[in-house]
Amino acid sequence: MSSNFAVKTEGLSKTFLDKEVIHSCTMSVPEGAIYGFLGPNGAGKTTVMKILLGLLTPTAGKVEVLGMDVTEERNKILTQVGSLIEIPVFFEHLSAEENLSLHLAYMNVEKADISKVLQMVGLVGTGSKPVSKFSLGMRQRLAIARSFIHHPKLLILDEPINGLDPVAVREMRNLFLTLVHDHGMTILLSSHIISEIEHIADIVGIIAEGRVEREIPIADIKTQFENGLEDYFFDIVSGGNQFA
Ligand SMILES: Nc1ncnc2c1ncn2[C@@H]1O[C@H](COP(=O)(O)OP(=O)(O)OP(=O)(O)O)[C@@H](O)[C@H]1O
Repeated sequence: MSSNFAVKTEGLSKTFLDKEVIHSCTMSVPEGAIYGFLGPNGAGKTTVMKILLGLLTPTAGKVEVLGMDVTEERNKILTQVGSLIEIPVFFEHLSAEENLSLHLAYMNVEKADISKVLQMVGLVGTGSKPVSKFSLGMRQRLAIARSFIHHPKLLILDEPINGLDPVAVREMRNLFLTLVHDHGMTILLSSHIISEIEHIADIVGIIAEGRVEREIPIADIKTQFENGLEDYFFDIVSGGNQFA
């Protein structure tokens, strides 16, 4: 498989017990892009992301992350990837800064500007306040900080704007754009929120019932479909084919 893709899967399937929940999924995330992974509840977004991170083993298929096979080079991949999957877990009695410090030590990264990263996610001034006293939005900001503080090449973010108010959503959107355009990262992010994907993604992958139904550049949707991604998405997930 080509290494011009930060993520490439071919024929990826996953079965839990006897039930196949991911069916021969083929997806390609180009390096330097923001890839919006859009799908209804239970479509399989988190499962695919966990497989990319080596947290679940694929039942079948080929999975490459940053040009490396996920089953063979998991540890090497993890040094170059940042992630936010499901509900983030922190050391509750420690501050934001202390949590980030521990993460850096765990990742074996000596040089990182914690103050700068806290400023980038809007957590300046939290000082020694323990994470247990953080609001939901503050926890999400800290989780985003932790995902990129070690300068990964690829960010895998599962519903990263969950729990954020509209101001924070806009701030994080701008942050993601900065990470891609100024820091050379690639971002794969999932969402159910169509407008959010439409705002930020370069390319969208639509997953429904465990199948990646379509991958298409956002620019193509905008020129071809009058009402944009929302109509396109509903057509695909309802099994229609009028836009094919
Ligand atoms: N550990 C597991 N054991 C059994 N089934 C599972 C497991 N994890 C996920 N599933 C099933 O796999 C399917 C896909 O779930 P997944 O969490 O990947 O979807 P999702 O698109 O991330 O959904 P949501 O947007 O609601 O988070 C669901 O039917 C879910 O019940």
